[in-house]
Amino acid sequence: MSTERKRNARLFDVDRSSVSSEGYSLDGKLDSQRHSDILQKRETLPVRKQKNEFLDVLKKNQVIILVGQTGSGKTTQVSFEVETSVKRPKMMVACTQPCPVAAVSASQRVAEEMNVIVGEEVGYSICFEDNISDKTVLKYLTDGMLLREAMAKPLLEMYRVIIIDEAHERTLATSVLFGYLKLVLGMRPDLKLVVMSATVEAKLQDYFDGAPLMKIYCVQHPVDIFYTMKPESDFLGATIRSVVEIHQREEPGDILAFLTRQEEIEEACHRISEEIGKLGNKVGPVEIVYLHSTLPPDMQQKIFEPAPPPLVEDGPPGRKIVVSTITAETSLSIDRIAYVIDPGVVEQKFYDSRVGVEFLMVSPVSRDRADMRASLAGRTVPGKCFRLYTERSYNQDRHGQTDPEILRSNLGSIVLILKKLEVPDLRHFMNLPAEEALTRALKELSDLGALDDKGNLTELGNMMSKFPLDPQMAKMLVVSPGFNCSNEILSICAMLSVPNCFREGFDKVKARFVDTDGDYLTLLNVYNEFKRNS
Ligand SMILES: Nc1ncnc2c1ncn2[C@@H]1O[C@H](COP(=O)(O)OP(=O)(O)OP(=O)(O)O)[C@@H](O)[C@H]1O
Repeated sequence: MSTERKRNARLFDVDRSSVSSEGYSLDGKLDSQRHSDILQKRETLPVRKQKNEFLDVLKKNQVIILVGQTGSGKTTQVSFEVETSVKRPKMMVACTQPCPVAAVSASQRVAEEMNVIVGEEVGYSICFEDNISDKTVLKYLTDGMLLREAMAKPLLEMYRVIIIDEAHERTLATSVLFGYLKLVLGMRPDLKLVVMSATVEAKLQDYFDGAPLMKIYCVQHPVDIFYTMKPESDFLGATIRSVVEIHQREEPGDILAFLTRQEEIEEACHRISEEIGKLGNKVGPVEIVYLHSTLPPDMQQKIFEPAPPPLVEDGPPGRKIVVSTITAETSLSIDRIAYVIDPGVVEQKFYDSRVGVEFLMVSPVSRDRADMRASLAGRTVPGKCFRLYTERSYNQDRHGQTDPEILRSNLGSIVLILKKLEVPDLRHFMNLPAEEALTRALKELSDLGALDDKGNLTELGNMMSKFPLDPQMAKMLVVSPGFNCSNEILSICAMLSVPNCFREGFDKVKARFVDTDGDYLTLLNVYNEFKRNS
């Protein structure tokens, strides 16, 4: 076993025991009772009822668009069914996720359902961590990782089926993949593509030449929506107060509160715990968990655990309180949420084309997003959604749709990737914004020396395309004197590629990539990978 595999095996041992040692035998597999509970629950998922219809449509078509509410079982069931039905020896099924936490969680769940160990038949691949083996037939990976794989193997010949999940999130990598996969499908008639979304994607149907769209029928429980009387300026404080009030006053049921970024979530959890602590035995016990897109695997499973039982028989009921970034909107579905708190804001990337700078900004959520958040309160039980903004703000100030990330990004890095993928006609790429933005990006890359006079990638551009960074930063990294050997430089590279890296600071990010023995194991893997590809 390679050092990397050992490290991951250790990760998962820790992961499982930290959840509960109950339900697992010594070989890491599930005991039969727990396994049968999991299988029983799985049979109740809406997707299961339409399994045969889905497989039939897939058999007859190269592309299929599957639409189903969050939690209907798309991620965990469809990939599994596809894997068992579309057989081609030595080829895998890939299922993309918009963030690492979703890829790891899905692989964990499906491995549990199949009663196998993560990293064997079912594995995952996220930035700086591969947990797969020769046995892997089903791989969950971030959409960014699939793009990187395409750069090394343009026809993606290791896959027989590719599933693009959470298409409605319109991440940058997913938008680029749509355009790219359309080309690959033309060259590989044996490849099948399943696009999964929580909302109807008529545009996608057109884009994939009228591919069939199949809907999964789900029961949605009623959700009562409440607004504040006047706008809340301190949304963090208002969220904390709302959680505490719900816990004191409302009927049993778990709470999901949205906030914008990791440190805000950590602060909120801390303050909620303090406030509820002050109430003593007058209220039931709480389990407060937080969730963001890069949460380490050993903390992820907590969000799926049931609420704690009352402290004494007939005492006030316990509650689980999840405080999350947009990750809980659709990437992970949590059961038994009865109360959603929506402060009406989201942190998003924006690009200022006049100064050529990308930045993160907290901005009002779109109506689509607000409705998605509210619907989560009624997924498994009837619920309530508390919007910390006024009804007027919902009706008048908020746009209907969330803009795709590709319209809010510096096109330079996308063009670099598309050039590396040898995409012939950039102007006909799906969702690419105005011609002017594309021309500006091409000029920037040529000024940086990444493109030659004919618009082809130079050697420098080729190196730059390997880093998921703004082109200026990629160039800075590639031309930096210590680039080819120093661990420190690799740490910086890791830091630049990890979401939240600037806010977390260098040491904290570096620590994430250091093994318990103090080695830069993962970074060295990145370095080796880089050397292999260059
Ligand atoms: N790691 C996990 N542990 C426990 N339960 C899980 C896990 N992952 C998923 N589930 C449960 O499995 C069910 C189906 O989830 P799944 O992610 O397949 O739905 P989905 O339709 O893909 O939703 P989404 O669009 O949110 O991904 C849900 O009830 C969810 O809570």
